[in-house]
Amino acid sequence: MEALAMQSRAVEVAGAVRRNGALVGDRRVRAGSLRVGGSTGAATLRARGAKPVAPLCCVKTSRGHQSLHNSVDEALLLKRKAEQVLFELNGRCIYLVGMMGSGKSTVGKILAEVLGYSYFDSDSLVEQAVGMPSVAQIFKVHSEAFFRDNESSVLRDLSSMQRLVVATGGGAVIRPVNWSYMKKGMSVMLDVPLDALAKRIAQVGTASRPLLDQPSADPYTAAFAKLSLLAEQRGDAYANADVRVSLQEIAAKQGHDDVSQLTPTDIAIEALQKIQNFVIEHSMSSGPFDDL
Ligand SMILES: Nc1ncnc2c1ncn2[C@@H]1O[C@H](COP(=O)(O)OP(=O)(O)OP(=O)(O)O)[C@@H](O)[C@H]1O
Ligand SMILES: O=C(O)C1=C[C@@H](O)[C@@H](O)[C@H](O)C1
Ligand SMILES: [Mg+2]
Repeated sequence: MEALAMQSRAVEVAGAVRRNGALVGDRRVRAGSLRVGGSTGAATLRARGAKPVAPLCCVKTSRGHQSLHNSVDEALLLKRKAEQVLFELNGRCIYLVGMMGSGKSTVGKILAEVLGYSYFDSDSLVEQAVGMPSVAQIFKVHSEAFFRDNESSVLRDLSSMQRLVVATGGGAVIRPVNWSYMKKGMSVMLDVPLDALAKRIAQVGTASRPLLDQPSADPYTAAFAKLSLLAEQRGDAYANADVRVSLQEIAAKQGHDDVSQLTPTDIAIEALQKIQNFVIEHSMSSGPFDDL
């Protein structure tokens, strides 16, 4: 009975991103219809007669349009790795966790595309559930606690579904109950140096991120100071993730001096590799995944 109720709530969540049968926003991405960095769903774009965007080509970054892949070899490696991991995941969802600006949305869309999973952004689902256009407005009109309650409801609903990549809100890790939902799938923490995070966030401004928004300070300084505090407070919570993807480690392996040299595809490949290692180590492919 409870399982049925959960399922129906999950369907409501999935339905929440549809209006008149069309996908609204970039909350959900299906294989073959990815538009990284866009804000309009593929179906809506198609309905408007927009030309399809080649999947996995480029992402808008602080340096303009940056290639997602360094080479065809890298794209093939991503595809091959995804095929292996897909088998081992057995439908289990992937939850991306990490600080604001760590690339959960960017990397999440790539993973969803290459695994043939659906992509959800929990912040967007909260906005839809509450009926407000931005997280910043929810914080302002209601409160952070109200936002967190809705965030937990969204994660609970998503946790009864399969084959999703979920980009969670940066603070989703702080409530233990959210871990009980995310542990039904695999959690992947994107670990990005604070300096790189602050640079990315300063590039777009802090207005959309209420916890970082201090109009009097310059965006980089405000973001860096607050992110440092949050990282300190949330260190243990992020450590609950099943796997950690460190951009510094990837950069070191590739001989780069700094993480800004990495493409989102580099990060997605490393995430898939870590997921595969975790699943194999925990013998999950022949264990708890069978109950799905
Ligand atoms: N590997 C990368 N290199 C350079 N820029 C990146 C990379 N990944 C993401 N970005 C850029 O950094 C910014 C933040 O990325 P993204 O929105 O994916 O992060 P997020 O973790 O989803 O953030 P939030 O928690 O605020 O939703 C975006 O402008 C994005 O284009
Ligand atoms: O780190 C955080 O606490 C937040 C991150 C964003 O994704 C939003 O969920 C909100 O701005 C809070
Ligand atoms: Mg995001």
